[in-house]
Amino acid sequence: MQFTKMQGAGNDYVYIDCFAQPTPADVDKLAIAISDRHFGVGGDGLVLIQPSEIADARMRMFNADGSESEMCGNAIRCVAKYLYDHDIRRTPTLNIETGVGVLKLELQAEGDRVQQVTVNMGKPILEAPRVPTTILPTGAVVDEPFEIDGHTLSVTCVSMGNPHCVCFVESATDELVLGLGPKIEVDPRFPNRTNIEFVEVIGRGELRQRTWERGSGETWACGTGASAVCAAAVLTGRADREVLIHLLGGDLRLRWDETTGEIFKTGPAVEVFSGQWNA
Ligand SMILES: N[C@@H](CCC[C@H](N)C(=O)O)C(=O)O
Repeated sequence: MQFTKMQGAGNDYVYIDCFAQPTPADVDKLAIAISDRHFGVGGDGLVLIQPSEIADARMRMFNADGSESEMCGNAIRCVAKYLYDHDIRRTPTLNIETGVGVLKLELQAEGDRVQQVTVNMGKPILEAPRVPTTILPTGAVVDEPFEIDGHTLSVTCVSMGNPHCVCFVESATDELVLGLGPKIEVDPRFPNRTNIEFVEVIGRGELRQRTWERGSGETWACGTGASAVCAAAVLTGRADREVLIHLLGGDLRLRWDETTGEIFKTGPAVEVFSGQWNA
């Protein structure tokens, strides 16, 4: 089976081109094996690039623990780059089917290679049961106190199709990210588990984010997470609608459009290497 390793702001996945070969069997088990950084290719998970009947392509993404997520904000930029650079769909705008519906993307190419991609990430979902979280029975969870392990965090919960718990903190330390992240991920107040963002505010247009991802642990960037952070920062009055977010592996630009309510995310997409998986 041929694969391609790609990364967006350091959020790295192994991509399988299912236009050129059949969709592999037992994808959950394959995701665990191929993501292993010692015994596999290594990555935050596995992404399938498949033909679609309603869009230019379909993306399915699996975390490193084999669980499937509804959406991945960094992977979808890489899928767009792959479709363009490999001549599957060489157009400056693309529609990609995901677990949250068909999303629209705009590609910025230099020469014959895509460098940056803007994704219309859709509207954030704030209603607690739809995130889902049980922190409140109805309404939006915005800067609500959240007790865990002797800490009181202030959390804002946002779904971008997948669940996010955004915590604004003075300093996104290892104690918070690596200590509390895995505990919040499986806390029963999040019935589908959750992704967690720890965010420092640098200014009204600039934030720093570290993410503990559901199913993959700490990653160097999370695009749905950055979108959730943008919404949370605006809702809590900490930032304006356009923000630059610094992540461990690079920067993402976010804009929450006041008129449409949609969030637009711009960032890099990079192909790293290709190979053949024999296991
Ligand atoms: N890194 C991703 C999100 C991947 C899925 C997530 N771990 C989940 O289970 O929802 C991104 O860039 O959005």
